[in-house]
Amino acid sequence: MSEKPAQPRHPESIRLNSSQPGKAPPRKLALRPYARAVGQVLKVSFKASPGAVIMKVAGSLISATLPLVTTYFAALTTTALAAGYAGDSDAGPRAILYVIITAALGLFWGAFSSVDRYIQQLMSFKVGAIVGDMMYQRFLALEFWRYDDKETVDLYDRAKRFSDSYARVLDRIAAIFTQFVSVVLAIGALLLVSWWIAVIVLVAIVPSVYLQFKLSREQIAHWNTQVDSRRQRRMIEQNLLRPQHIAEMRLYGIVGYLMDLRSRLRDADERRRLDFQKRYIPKQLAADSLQYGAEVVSLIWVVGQIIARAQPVGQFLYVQQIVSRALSTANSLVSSLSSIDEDLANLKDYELFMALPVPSGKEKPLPASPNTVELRDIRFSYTGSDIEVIKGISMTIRAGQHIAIVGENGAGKSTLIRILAGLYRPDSGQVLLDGVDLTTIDVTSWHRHLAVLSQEFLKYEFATAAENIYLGDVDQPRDDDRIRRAASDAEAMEFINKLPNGLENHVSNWMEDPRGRKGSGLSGGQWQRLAMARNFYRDASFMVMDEPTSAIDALAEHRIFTRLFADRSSTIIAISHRLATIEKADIVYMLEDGRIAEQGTHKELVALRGRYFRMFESQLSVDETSQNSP
Ligand SMILES: Nc1ncnc2c1ncn2[C@@H]1O[C@H](COP(=O)(O)OP(=O)(O)OP(=O)(O)O)[C@@H](O)[C@H]1O
Repeated sequence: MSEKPAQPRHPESIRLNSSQPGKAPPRKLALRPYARAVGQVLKVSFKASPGAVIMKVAGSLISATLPLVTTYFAALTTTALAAGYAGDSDAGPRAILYVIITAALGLFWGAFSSVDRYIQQLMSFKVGAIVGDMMYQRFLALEFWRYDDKETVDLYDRAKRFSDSYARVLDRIAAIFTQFVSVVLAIGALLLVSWWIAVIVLVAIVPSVYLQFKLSREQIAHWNTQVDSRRQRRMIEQNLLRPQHIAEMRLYGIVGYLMDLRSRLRDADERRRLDFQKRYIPKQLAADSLQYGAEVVSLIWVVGQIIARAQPVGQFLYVQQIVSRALSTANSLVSSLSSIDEDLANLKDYELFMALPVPSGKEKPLPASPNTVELRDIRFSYTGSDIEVIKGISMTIRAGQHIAIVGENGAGKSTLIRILAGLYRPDSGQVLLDGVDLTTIDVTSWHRHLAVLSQEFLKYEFATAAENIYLGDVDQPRDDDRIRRAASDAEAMEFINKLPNGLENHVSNWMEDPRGRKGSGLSGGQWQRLAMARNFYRDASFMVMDEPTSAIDALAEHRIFTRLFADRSSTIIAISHRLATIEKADIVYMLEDGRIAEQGTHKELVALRGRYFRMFESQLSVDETSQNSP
């Protein structure tokens, strides 16, 4: 098992995940995978919106060609004007015709651009939504152990980066296509004038392309070494921005400390990025000079040609425009290529992530709620750890039985519940539902009979009080009578009635309903009652409650559990540290270090005067302690 770092005593002792150059080799995309990645992006986009992709290609071609055509007509206009100036009487109408053609082209481009902008936005939205949704679905369907697995989470981070920027990647691909066609057309147009001018321009472009690629590769390598440090920063930011955390952070006076930690992580990351850029400045200047040199040589050549009357006057404008267009578009092409280089490298991670196996859903569903649930010699250790946290536990739970699981922190109680719920698979041993191994059953059909209220219950802050309860059983239409009943059973109705809008009240200060009614924040115990109401609303035959009353006052807890345990229609498995809950159970299992240390009724275990007795001695009544004293 990877050891956790020791608890920091001194500010400096928190380990910053600093950059580790050379930790991960730079991931390179050679030409073929690059093209394949582009093809992949286009395929998904075409599936999402074929019309929009066609429009995008047409738009790219038009925007690559139109400036050249316009330049051509501008050059013809200049030549015609020079001829008119020299006395050619036909040149004037020709120049006017060229001007009108140029204006018409501009008008066409304006109209096309308006429609194109709308279509592009539509397509960005559609493909972005599809790719984002697929990513969410895959993440939420993964086998449960993967959420503990660092490699899966690292892969997810990188894949998410790609999916978040998908729409942008698509725009960049379209821009690259336009820029590429523009450069090719510009070089082609120069070839028509002079082949060696075309070659000079082409040669001047190459160093700049090379430098940009090198820079982007270094930045990708840097990005890959920074995954942990960025995650650390994100976690700090999440702590800093949650209102629930602010009270503790202020009281402990650690806001400034955490801000400083965050700044150090951010600055280390950014500083290295900027360093790369700085190192490239002299090389980039040299590459730029080469480009300017090529432009000057071309212009001197064409001036010489015009003076020698070997070329028409308009040719100066033509060559000047085309050369500068070829160079500037090539530069844009290079920066577009390098900016999607990293995104496309992440596509690989996206594909790997999307290929992670998820449960097939082909297992057979449970025909009905089981009469017995048997845990048979379960052993389990968490992913990446060789410490066994469950060491051969067996127990049988019969429908209608009320069970309590107790034990010290870390004894394995919550882990056992997760195994029973089919979230984790045991390393050995079986969970048997009416004798059938849970691994052969569609686990979602088991979940329909389970209501699990976990220690880390969810607070649906976006929703109203009623919705928080309804989320316990969304497969059925919302039933407000059931919601009220569940809220009453959890003793939540009293505080809900005091909210300005009762059940329809939002339960976060940050929310407001469409009629402008503001939400109200809840206390810890009120949130827990709401979560318990959600658990009751589910109306499942197996009710699992992992320390469900830690924030609820003792009297309310006593009333809730007396009611709950009086009802034999559902099976109850309660994990608790409170005797008031435990003593009502038919059988108590005392866990210690992943094993069942003792089992029996509360009375039997007290009489045993063993571990259970010692653990709860301070909570036992005087009668119980004295009756059993030797
Ligand atoms: N996601 C996890 N990854 C690795 N180890 C874990 C994970 N969750 C729990 N453990 C380890 O498994 C052991 C049992 O934890 P578990 O949460 O089941 O204990 P528990 O009896 O429910 O404790 P508590 O009373 O504090 O809730 C502990 O040693 C804990 O460190």
